[in-house]
Amino acid sequence: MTGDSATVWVVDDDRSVRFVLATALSDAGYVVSGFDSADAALSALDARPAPQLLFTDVRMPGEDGLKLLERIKQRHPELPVVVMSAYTDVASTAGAFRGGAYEFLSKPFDLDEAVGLAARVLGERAEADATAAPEVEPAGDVLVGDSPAMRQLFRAIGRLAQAPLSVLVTGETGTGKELVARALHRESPRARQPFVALNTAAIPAELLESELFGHEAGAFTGATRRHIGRFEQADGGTLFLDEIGDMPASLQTRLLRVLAEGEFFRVGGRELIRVDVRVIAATHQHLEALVEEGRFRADLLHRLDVVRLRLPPLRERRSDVPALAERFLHGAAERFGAAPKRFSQAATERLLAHDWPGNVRELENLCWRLAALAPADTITTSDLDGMLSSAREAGGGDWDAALRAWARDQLAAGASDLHAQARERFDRALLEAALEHTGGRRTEAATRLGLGRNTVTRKLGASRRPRRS
Ligand SMILES: Nc1ncnc2c1ncn2[C@@H]1O[C@H](COP(=O)(O)OP(=O)(O)OP(=O)(O)O)[C@@H](O)[C@H]1O
Repeated sequence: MTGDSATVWVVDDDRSVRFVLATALSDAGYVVSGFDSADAALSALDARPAPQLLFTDVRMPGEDGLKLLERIKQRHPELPVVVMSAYTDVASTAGAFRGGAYEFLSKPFDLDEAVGLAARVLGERAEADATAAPEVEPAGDVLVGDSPAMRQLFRAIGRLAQAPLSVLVTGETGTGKELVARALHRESPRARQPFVALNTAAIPAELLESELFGHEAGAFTGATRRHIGRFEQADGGTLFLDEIGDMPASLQTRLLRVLAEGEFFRVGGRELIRVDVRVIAATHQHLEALVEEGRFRADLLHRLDVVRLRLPPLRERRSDVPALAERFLHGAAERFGAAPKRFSQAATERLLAHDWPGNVRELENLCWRLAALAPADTITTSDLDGMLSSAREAGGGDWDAALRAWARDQLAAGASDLHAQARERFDRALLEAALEHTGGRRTEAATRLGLGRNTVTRKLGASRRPRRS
């Protein structure tokens, strides 16, 4: 395979279907993510680049697969979606194709058929891409930044890309560590080989070893086929290990040995596998402190940390905020097929003053929400009200504790109309979340909240009017 492996998403509430299909697809060399509901897949679509192919079940708790298909087609009309269902009646299949499905798979299906289908779809895409006029690089892959800190980083990436050294990328969550790893790969002599990413924290500890090193059929209960691990998938290319600080101790030992020797056995295997992989690790944690606490091996840290790239938090490079915001608003506009919105001068100043506890990811999510929700082409400060998180909100989901703290502060400050104020904010938070979720459709947002459409319209008016003055 040349270049980055294609990404495929599998949406099915049935864990076993998800597992076998994801395993078969990743054995075939694709980078696969699984989701147990339409909602989970849609939130992921908001937060990360879209996959090249998506498989979805039809009947799932919450929104069904056809609804998911409809929403995907609104946002990513070009993304091929394969609909899978045990209910192969005309209504289901016709519904799927009418909704823009690329193909319909009847359950139970043959795994080889599913993998063959993926290869066909992705092969067609690759051909189409190769003959198409060159496009600007997708927003997701370009590192934006002109601050002194980012310029220094770009120089370091340019230099480091050429040498096959291990790199440790550190920085708070959402600062762009994965993007830096991709840039190091893209600029390196390995660029035509695979870039394979694995988030150590996202995989259950008991599956991590086989995810990294693969397993043979029969290695453990449930291992019905040979599975090629990420190390082998990345052979000749780059392996990005995200959240390395979360790696369990036993695996740290094994990883250290593999890095030292360049060879390993698959789980349950007897054949010694040799690979040539450049490892880039990332963490938002302070690894030296973990070493002191005995939670991270010092020798592994030294092996990964041949060169360290520190990504500054966004609040330390505020001058990058306007260019990043513009980039994200353009990206969103392109996806929605609309003209890009822009921030008013005052709104830009608000963005510059914000501390961005969620860093670039927070800014990106904000821009996407505003691209969908802000009523006019120019985004004003009132559109931003309630949208910029405080460090406390970003950190935890305990909203009634936050509410109590807010009430105490207000009372201490002598406020007297607390209930009205709190209700206004409560309504606005629910409404905005629901409208965001439904892509701005009010009737549906009302249904999901259990409110009448008129109530929603009234509340929207009530919550927007005072802020718009
Ligand atoms: N300099 C940048 N220019 C453009 N986009 C960026 C930049 N930095 C981050 N992003 C975008 O912000 C989002 C978060 O970046 P990324 O996933 O690389 O962060 P991270 O540091 O790896 O986060 P985490 O630690 O949570 O995994 C991504 O969508 C990425 O495309």
